[in-house]
Amino acid sequence: MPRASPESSPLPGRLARSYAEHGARSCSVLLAVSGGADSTALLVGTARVREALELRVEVATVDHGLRTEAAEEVTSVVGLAERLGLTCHVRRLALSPGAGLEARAREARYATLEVLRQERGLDFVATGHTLDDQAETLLMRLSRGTALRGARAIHARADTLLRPLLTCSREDVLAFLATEEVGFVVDPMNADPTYFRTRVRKDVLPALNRAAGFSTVEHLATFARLASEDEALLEGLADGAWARLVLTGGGLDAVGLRALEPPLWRRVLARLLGLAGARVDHATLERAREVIARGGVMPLSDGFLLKATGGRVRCVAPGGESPPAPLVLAGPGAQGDFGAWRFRVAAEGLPPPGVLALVLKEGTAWPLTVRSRMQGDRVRTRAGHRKVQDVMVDARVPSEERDARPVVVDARGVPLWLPGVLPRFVEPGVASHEVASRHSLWAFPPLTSERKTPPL
Ligand SMILES: Nc1ncnc2c1ncn2[C@@H]1O[C@H](COP(=O)(O)OP(=O)(O)OP(=O)(O)O)[C@@H](O)[C@H]1O
Repeated sequence: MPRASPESSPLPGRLARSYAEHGARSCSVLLAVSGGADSTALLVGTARVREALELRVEVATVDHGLRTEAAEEVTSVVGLAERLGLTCHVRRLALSPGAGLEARAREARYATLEVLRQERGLDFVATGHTLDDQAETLLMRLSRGTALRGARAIHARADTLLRPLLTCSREDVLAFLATEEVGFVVDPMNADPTYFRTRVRKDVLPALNRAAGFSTVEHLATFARLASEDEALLEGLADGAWARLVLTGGGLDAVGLRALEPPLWRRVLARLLGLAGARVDHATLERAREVIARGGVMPLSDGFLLKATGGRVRCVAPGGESPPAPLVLAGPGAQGDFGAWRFRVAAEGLPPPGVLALVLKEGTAWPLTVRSRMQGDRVRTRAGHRKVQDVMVDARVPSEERDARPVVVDARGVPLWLPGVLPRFVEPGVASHEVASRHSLWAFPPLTSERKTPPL
């Protein structure tokens, strides 16, 4: 096989630069080769540069068990690898035809390659994605309504996955293979117009190039690379905002969230939904923004709920909100959390602003327990003993929040206090000197981000 000099084809030089740029020098790589033009060029090109880069190279080819010609393709990949002096591993899958075949095949292939990489103790898996794949992916995503995140398109490196051909066009690939006089297989699926990608490749990109009067592929790929850099910067800022806004007991500080610029606002909220397992799309984020601005509850897809209540924004999974665990306070000095609330039994001193306090009477039956409401709970009010449930209704506590509201009971289980719900029960009329000089129970409400570091 004739050797390509860097002058006859730019591909080996670009490939070498790409490996080096992504930290793949003096290391080991498993090349994923289907036998198509791109991955064949990856194989031959890498074989050309492996010595210079001190790479240990092995090859893998996967037969998905879907086409009869696949057996022949596997044989040709094994043969080419052998001629280049490389070990080739063959993996056979048994996929069944049917819905989502393309995605299932891709997922199974990547999983198989990753297992093999680990078994062989190799550093990277490398695939043959090109500049053209990048341009097609970007156009497909833009046409379906992507944000900047999706415009990053194909990553040149993602953890142990490398795409070293991403700076080479399909034209470079074909020219290189012609110079090397290496044949390749043509997957009929790549010409099947039922796939959107095929139509973008065969119709849209050529039409765009004709209209522009030049090849747009490189410009589109450059945009994807710049989008990737910009997105990384914004994600870093979103990390900082997230750390500032996340509240003890879960959820985000609503006031802080509303104050963020839209690019951060969207990223932080998308993270909240994503972490809970809810689906995130642009329309959902926009609707959520309105709900958060005025407060309330918004149903999301698949039974998830977005709750913007009590100064806190949360995403709740279907049937997911269980009442917080009870908190037992043994005596003066005891402290702890009940869900998003924090409690402390203070021996003396005034509570900080915004913190509620209950003056504890002599003879209080210790320990106190902070727990969710229970059936039959009654609490003493000025109007006599009333059901906790009714008190919460009168105080307009939303029904979905009632289990998360603390009920403080004494050792006999008698409700003493519903902080924030029944403030008139004890708080008014309690002179500050009385709070300052006697044992009192302080309740830190979960309202603001300051709540994360209460001045205990
Ligand atoms: N049968 C296969 N065996 C080994 N590697 C493969 C196989 N098919 C594809 N690959 C690897 O994946 C790369 C992309 O191939 P292709 O564009 O056909 O995949 P895809 O299904 O579109 O998925 P994706 O582009 O997300 O990887 C190839 O260049 C090659 O490195």
